[in-house]
Amino acid sequence: MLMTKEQEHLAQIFSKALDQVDPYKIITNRLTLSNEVLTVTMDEGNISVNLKDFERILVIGAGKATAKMARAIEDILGDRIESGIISVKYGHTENLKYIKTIEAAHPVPDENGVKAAHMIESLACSATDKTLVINLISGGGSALLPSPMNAEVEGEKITVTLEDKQNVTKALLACGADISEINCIRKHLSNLKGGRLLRCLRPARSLNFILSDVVGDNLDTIASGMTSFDHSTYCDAISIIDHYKLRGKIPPNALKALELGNHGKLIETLKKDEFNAERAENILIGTNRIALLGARDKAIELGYNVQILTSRLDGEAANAADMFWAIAQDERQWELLEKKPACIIAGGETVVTIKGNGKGGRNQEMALSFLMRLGQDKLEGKDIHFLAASTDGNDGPTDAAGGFADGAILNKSRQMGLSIADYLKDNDSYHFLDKVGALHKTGPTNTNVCDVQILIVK
Ligand SMILES: O=C(O)C(=O)CO
Repeated sequence: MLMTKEQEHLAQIFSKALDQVDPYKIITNRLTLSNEVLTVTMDEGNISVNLKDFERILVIGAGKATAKMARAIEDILGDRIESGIISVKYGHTENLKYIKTIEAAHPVPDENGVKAAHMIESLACSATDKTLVINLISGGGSALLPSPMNAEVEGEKITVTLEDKQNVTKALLACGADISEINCIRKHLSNLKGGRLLRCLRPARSLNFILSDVVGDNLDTIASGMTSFDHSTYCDAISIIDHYKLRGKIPPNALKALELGNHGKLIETLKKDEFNAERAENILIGTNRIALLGARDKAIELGYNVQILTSRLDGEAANAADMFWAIAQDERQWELLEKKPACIIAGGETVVTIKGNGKGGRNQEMALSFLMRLGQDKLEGKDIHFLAASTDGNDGPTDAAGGFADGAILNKSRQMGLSIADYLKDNDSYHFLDKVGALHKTGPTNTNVCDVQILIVK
């Protein structure tokens, strides 16, 4: 697509946001090896581990950004790594030498994910107190490491199958539950989530590098908190099932497991009093806020007056578009946030309650909803330019990171006779934006810290 100067700027600002949360760069900047002492530089005080204290180094992980993390670890530790396995989304790969990559499905798990989970679980269980385990965790990990629970209660086998987990995932994604609620259920139906991975690898020492793709950065929610203690309980899981009226929608085996857990017949997820902070270090290496700071720097360099609104934008994507439109008008009329040219930046993760049968993602839906607002503007958005995009490069089930909206795009869509309202009604933002050349495609970025929105008012 031939881009306008402002679209170029938006793309460059977004690209700087991605660069700031490039997991390879973050890990190679913060992790150093000198005289066999591995040091993680942290604001709260460095962590040092003497590799001579360990007989084995294992690397395990899951998530969309995990391959880049793994490449950084390989570049630092090289053949000191005895064995490693990571599970990543199809296509989110890097060239790795010591760590095996398994590609699996996201957001609904598949057989490959189960295979990865089995291999990771058995590697984790082989760890001793002379093992250093490096865990690489990023968003997507919940679906990429499905380890459906199996347990025995009073002689009866409780087996949750992959198909059960797939159906639970679909029901949860469709019911409007937020990520902490979805993950509360996933943690309580898994052998690895909710800190259970940490139980498997005890008494090993672990360094757990975590990239956050959840608003608020709660460790027990990111990738279902495989290495952190869990605040939620079986009782919470049952309340969520009831709140969203899911009893008839989730498979009987899954419901039975949650009920048994609620009656104290299954072992709970890892709780705070079980978490040994001296043996397990959870290190948050990247967040949406860090990406926004990168975006801010680039926008300043390009000559804009910049305001970061929030890194916690959530709710319906269309409502967020309305908010950006309100801000754009205030900015145009009164320079309410910044002097013009202004660049207003936000981040977080919105949702779309799907009503149609079209194709799209939350960012494309937001861009198209914003375009709809520009269509009602007397100035037809000549001075206003918007980009909403997902940092992992896949907005919804599409090959685009997100979409642009501005006066030029509006004009083109009018010339082509496209009805924004009709496409929105069908949740078909992808096809609309594709027709007018307004999709933003980055390919898989191998990072993942939610979404970024950038609004320029000239
Ligand atoms: O994307 C996932 O895996 C989550 O559960 C949120 O990090």
